[in-house]
Amino acid sequence: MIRMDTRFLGIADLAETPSVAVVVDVMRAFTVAAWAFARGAEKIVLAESLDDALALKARHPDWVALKDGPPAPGFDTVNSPGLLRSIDLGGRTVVQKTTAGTVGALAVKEASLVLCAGFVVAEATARLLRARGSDSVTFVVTGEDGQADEDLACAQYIARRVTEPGTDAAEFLRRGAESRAASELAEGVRQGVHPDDVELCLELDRFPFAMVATLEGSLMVLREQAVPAVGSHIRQPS
Ligand SMILES: O=C(O)[C@H](CS(=O)(=O)O)OP(=O)(O)O
Ligand SMILES: [Mg+2]
Repeated sequence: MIRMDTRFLGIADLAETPSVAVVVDVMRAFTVAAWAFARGAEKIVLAESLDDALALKARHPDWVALKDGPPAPGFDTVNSPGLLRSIDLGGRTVVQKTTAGTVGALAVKEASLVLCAGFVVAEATARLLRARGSDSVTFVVTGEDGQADEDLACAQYIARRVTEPGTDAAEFLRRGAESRAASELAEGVRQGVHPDDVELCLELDRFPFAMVATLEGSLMVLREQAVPAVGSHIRQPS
């Protein structure tokens, strides 16, 4: 049986750089990132701040800048999978800045492996961890100071799938559906929202790839990574 030591930490609890980190943001940063790749994006630059995102956009006018919250001058779109899924991003570079997800990834940028994940890439993420034989993994629960239950549920599900591939997702998805984030998105508390966002964030294994973030020069860059799907239930692209 595979053994893997796991820690589940909020961003502020990261006392030291982990070797392997899985940064989880179900609602909505890494669901959005996965959709950006599905819509053809070549890479996603995770911006340190809104000002940095705008400066990158000014230097590269062809890049697509997005932020969470309401639309804002200088940004092309918002952090919504429902809105992003109808945008053609073929070959484009996306710059993403959000409150939780991108901050969490940047907090572990020195780790030797950084995966960014949500339910939409859960199995591919678990399979990549399994293939690498990672014996110690830190899951960064990005929302609500590490308490966001949609992120914690997804992190726990991925961890379980690594060591127990038959683990059923239903209970973990239920927690996501009943999370505070899901309510806030459904009730219009959060801005820059499409009515399908919650449903899209809870689509298990919608995509067959994992997402790996690495430092490229001074930038933290997220790229999709294909994961062999032998004998899996991962949905293949149609
Ligand atoms: O866009 C989101 O849903 C959130 C915004 S906030 O945390 O509710 O302000 O950002 P994310 O970083 O994707 O969790
Ligand atoms: Mg979130």
